[in-house]
Amino acid sequence: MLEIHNLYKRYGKFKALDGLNLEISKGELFGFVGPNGAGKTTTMKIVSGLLSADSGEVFVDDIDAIRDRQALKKKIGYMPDFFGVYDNLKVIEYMEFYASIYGIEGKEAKKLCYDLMELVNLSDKAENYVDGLSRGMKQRLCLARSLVHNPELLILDEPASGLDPRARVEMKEILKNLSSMGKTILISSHILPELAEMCSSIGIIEHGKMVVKGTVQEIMNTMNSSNPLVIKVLDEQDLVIRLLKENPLVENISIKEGSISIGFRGGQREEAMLLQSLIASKVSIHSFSREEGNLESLFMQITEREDMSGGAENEN
Ligand SMILES: Nc1ncnc2c1ncn2[C@@H]1O[C@H](COP(=O)(O)OP(=O)(O)OP(=O)(O)O)[C@@H](O)[C@H]1O
Repeated sequence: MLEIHNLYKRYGKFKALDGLNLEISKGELFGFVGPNGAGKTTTMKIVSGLLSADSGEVFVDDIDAIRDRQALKKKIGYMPDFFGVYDNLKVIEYMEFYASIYGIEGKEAKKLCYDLMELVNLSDKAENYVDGLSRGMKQRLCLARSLVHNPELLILDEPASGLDPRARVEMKEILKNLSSMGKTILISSHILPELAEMCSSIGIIEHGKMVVKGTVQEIMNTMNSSNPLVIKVLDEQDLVIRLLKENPLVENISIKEGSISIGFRGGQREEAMLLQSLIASKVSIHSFSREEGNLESLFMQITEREDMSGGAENEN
């Protein structure tokens, strides 16, 4: 549905996008995560046809998004991270105004607008002034506005930012609902756990490059493979330590809270072999597993790793 190849964008000398690649399949709810300044908004604006790229390709289905912006507009609904709403309009007037931009007028417009307001839980606010809405309601109104032309691909830039926990949950439910209706959704955030539970896949962007992409579980598995292996034995701890010292894949050994924690260079197969050898030595193993990271530490790990390998510098 969406394909981005080698996308580059500079602001003056500053490299905001540095050869970004991304593919999203139809119907996916894709979480686009990265720290502040990573290049999320820049990418989303280019995909939505609001900003020019220096080079690279963007395709939405078979539409060349960089060269055919007219065709692109029909396919895409864009919700910016910062939006102005017309405070002196009522909610229904605001919606009808946007419908009219797409040539939808009269009864058809009214029906469409009420349907969309229902979708974002704003039906009972139709006659309220936009000015008096809470931030969460304004955010949902903006989402409804981006849906008036029934776009296939939704690009939502931090739709949950600045919302209280209840409003965030409400927004998430609406997005899940839109996803189950078959929309393809690209949603950005700088908070990984916030996206993890609802997104089918996640991509982490840092310094204008995609650094990791996959399902949350795939990303966790990859990252966890560099975490310590923790072995808890019921007795014979000294024997286990001696056996571990003989294993060339064991890098370091420490005792933590009654468990043996080791740096282990092997993958799953080597882990299984190590476990087998311990059992063959008649050691009573209580547990044997990689330490699991949480999403927050995972995000820090990935972005810190990128920092150390030297990403694009802000040359301004
Ligand atoms: N118009 C501009 N002129 C100069 N620099 C810009 C401009 N727009 C963005 N930048 C810079 O480009 C980098 C990427 O910005 P972008 O807004 O795409 O990041 P982001 O990942 O969306 O960040 P945030 O989470 O803070 O919204 C940042 O360092 C930003 O300061």
